[in-house]
Amino acid sequence: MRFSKMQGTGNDYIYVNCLEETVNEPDILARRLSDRHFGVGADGLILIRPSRRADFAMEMYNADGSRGEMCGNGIRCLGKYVYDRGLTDKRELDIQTGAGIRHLRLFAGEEVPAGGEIRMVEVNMGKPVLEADQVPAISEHTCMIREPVRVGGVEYPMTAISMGNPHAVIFTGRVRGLDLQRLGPPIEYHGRFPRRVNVEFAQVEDRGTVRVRVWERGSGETLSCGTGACAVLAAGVLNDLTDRQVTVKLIGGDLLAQWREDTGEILLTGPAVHVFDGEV
Ligand SMILES: N[C@H](CCC[C@H](N)C(=O)O)C(=O)O
Repeated sequence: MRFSKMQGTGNDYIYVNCLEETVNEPDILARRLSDRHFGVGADGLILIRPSRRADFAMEMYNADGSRGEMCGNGIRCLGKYVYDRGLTDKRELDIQTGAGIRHLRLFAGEEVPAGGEIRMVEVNMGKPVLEADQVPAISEHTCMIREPVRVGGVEYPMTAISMGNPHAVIFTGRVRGLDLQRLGPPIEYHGRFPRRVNVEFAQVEDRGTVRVRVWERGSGETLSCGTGACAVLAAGVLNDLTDRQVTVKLIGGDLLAQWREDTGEILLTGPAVHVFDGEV
């Protein structure tokens, strides 16, 4: 089976083109190939499938084999993949995901000769969902905005937001030095989140810049999370800590997120990089 390794700000995935390959048990394959010692090594597996309702469909699995409804870094690389390999000549694409259809705009950038590779992609990530029961999160309030949640005897004020997948955003003074291996799992598996949760620790540097570290549902700490960056933006605005356009500084690189007033949708822009092709 042929695969491609791609990454967006260090959030790396194995891509299989299911228009040409057959994958029978994707959850088992995701676990095996994501292993960074016994497999290829990645934050998960992304299958590219045909779609009747869109140009292509993205089926995403975390490193533990669980499904992710949406993947912001992953979908940018999928857009690059299908364009660079001639599966489409369109630079604006609709992609069917587990969270609905998402619209991409592909850029080569001035520095790349015309017809060159795609380097940057803008994704319309849709509208953030704030109703707690749709995240889903269990809360006595309609929305979980900076609500203290007890974890290991300590209360963490969390803002729960869905970008199609569940996120808990915790604003903190300093993200560097946080022990995510210790803090991540008890929040990911906390009873307040029936479908588990992705956890973002966010340090507001100014109203246009947030430094973020992420513990991802199903993958552990990753170098970046696209849906997480959008959840941090929405939480920053809701808590009046940021403006509606922010640079999200993650370990793996920077993402630009903008929450549009007119449509209520969040636009996410960032790099998409091909690393290598291989066979298993
Ligand atoms: N771990 C996430 C899926 C991947 C999201 C992230 N890698 C992104 O770029 O949005 C989940 O289980 O919902």
